[in-house]
Amino acid sequence: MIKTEHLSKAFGEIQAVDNIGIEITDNSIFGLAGTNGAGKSTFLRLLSGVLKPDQGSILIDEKSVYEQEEIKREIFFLPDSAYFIPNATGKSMADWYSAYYPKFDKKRFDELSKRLDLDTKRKIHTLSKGMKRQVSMLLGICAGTKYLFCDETFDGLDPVMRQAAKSILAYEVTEREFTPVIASHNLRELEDICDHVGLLHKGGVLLSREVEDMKLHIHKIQCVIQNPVLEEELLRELDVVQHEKRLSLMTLVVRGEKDKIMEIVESKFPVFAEMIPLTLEEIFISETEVAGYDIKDLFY
Ligand SMILES: Nc1ncnc2c1ncn2[C@@H]1O[C@H](COP(=O)(O)OP(=O)(O)OP(=O)(O)O)[C@@H](O)[C@H]1O
Repeated sequence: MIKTEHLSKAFGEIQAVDNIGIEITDNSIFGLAGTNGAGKSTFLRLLSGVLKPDQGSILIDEKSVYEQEEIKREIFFLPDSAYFIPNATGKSMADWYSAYYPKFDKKRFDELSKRLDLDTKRKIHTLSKGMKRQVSMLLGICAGTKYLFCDETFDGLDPVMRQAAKSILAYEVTEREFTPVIASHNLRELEDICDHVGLLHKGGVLLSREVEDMKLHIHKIQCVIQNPVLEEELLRELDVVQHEKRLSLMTLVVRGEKDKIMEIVESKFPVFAEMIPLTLEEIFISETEVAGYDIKDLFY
């Protein structure tokens, strides 16, 4: 488990990480969202033991991480721009990392590289940006560490690769002790993969929630109600976060329990009504409104 308390780091006048207290439970996929400059990279570098905190503590499996080799061998950090030895191939990088990470699984590296159609004998500097990201992601996954910290790792991948990467990560989480933390400035990159999402803003945590838990309490409905009086009633009776109407089709984002919401909708005799899945972005819009922020100002 990762636990930080009052974690702070400044660069001169800039407070990059400001009093972060967060818990990341084992075998969950933790998404770290935030705009450019929110402090995501600094936070991950602190977690990896690359930077020393000015204040506060970081405990990983109850051990302090800064300058502690034993726990660092359980951490693989994928920075925004990955480091490769000059002239290295995927295979030679796998050999290189095996020397430091005793649980590095070369067989799995070969297997996953084949699956993603990556030639591990090719010089990495000749690969495209997205392919380089794939190689570094596979190196990180196959290192066999308990923790993998990814800084914008998914952002350069095409949609097919992103899905493949997500399914590989999800598989690893179910198969072994593995806790990835994925930072992204784009909530859509974290969609469908994270169990828990923390939102960073100006170095602090604006909110941190279980995705499933949030989904239980907020829903999206599309419906057509022909009677304008009943439509007005519906908007009054529901706890509406957002609503829009196109021709006769109303789309509502509503707080509350699913069954109760549908009961109210049905009482207005809709011609058509159905629940549709909410995006992470829509959930966060409603959650941050409660905290007095407008996420649209943060992400657009
Ligand atoms: N080495 C450094 N020296 C000075 N300032 C820094 C340094 N590293 C980060 N900062 C500053 O700290 C703040 C947080 O930066 P950080 O890179 O952690 O944000 P981020 O959320 O990862 O942003 P991005 O999404 O753009 O990568 C920024 O204002 C940045 O300019």
